[in-house]
Amino acid sequence: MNTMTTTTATTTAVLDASGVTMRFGGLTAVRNVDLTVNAGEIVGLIGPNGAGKTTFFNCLTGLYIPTEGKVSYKGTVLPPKPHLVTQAGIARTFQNIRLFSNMTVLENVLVGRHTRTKEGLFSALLRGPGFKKAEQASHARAMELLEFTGLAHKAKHLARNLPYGEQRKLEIARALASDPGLLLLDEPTAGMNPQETRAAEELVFAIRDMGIAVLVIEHDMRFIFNLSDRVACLVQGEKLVEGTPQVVQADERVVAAYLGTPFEGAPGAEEAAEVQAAEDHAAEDHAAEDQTTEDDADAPSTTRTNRTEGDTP
Ligand SMILES: Nc1ncnc2c1ncn2[C@@H]1O[C@H](COP(=O)(O)OP(=O)(O)OP(=O)(O)O)[C@@H](O)[C@H]1O
Repeated sequence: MNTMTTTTATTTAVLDASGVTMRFGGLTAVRNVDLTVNAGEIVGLIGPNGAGKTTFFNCLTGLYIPTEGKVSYKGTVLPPKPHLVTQAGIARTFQNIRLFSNMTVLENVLVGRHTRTKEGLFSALLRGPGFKKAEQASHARAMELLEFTGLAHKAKHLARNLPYGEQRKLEIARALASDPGLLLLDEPTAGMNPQETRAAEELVFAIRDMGIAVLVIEHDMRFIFNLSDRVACLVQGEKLVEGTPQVVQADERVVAAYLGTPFEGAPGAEEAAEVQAAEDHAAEDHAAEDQTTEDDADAPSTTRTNRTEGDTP
């Protein structure tokens, strides 16, 4: 794999998300996020836990219907239906690996090809010449992808028997089987050792070199800053910063967001201040009530007896 190939980023937008907002009841998980991924680019999406990264991915891939905003792929607005999004050319992997564990490695990749096979149910049942040809082509493509991801020698193994790092690679191979123009990776190195992480980095570069743009969510900062042409940082559902890895790394607000240090103008800071003020107010009221109770308790017992007697019907 050639990791030295220079980026051939053009200004052609593969993905264009604009004003994406996702609310769950009273919680705004993603707020008015714009993000573009251009052809030939690797874009990183970072942010502390709960920042809204996966929710944003789910909005891009049709798993969630955004409360507001729209998502376009190569200039066409996507319908919020996962199979139509895949058909259009966006593939993804999941934070929690979702393989068919009792199927073989090869079968898992073949499942990923179904959006690209035109043969219908009858053709499959009759196993006519058209079906056999399509089946052979799918098989050849799946094996090619297993070669590409370094899993060809495990084609007949059950997916559940693969080590963790290889299961993540298999998820990528399956996503590539739909011949995407954009690949979304949700924490591809989670649970990997440093050696596997380096191999994953090489793999992502190779995918980009195949002409597939990549948007990747990751907590491993070294991985993301090494890999990405551009990085966007989400904090409390809002895009805080976007720029080159150098710009984002040097931004004090990003560091503060990760450390949980409050800073002026931080997303959610106003709401947090309101909540804090309400809590302080409630605490003051409580303290005042407690003081009144204490005063009552300190009062002479005769007064209490008299009042109780007087109050009792
Ligand atoms: N289906 C849902 N219903 C209600 N709230 C949700 C739902 N999905 C996510 N959330 C909430 O939205 C917020 C953002 O979650 P999300 O998983 O997108 O964050 P994240 O940045 O991917 O976090 P992590 O890095 O920990 O995976 C969280 O407060 C989460 O609890």
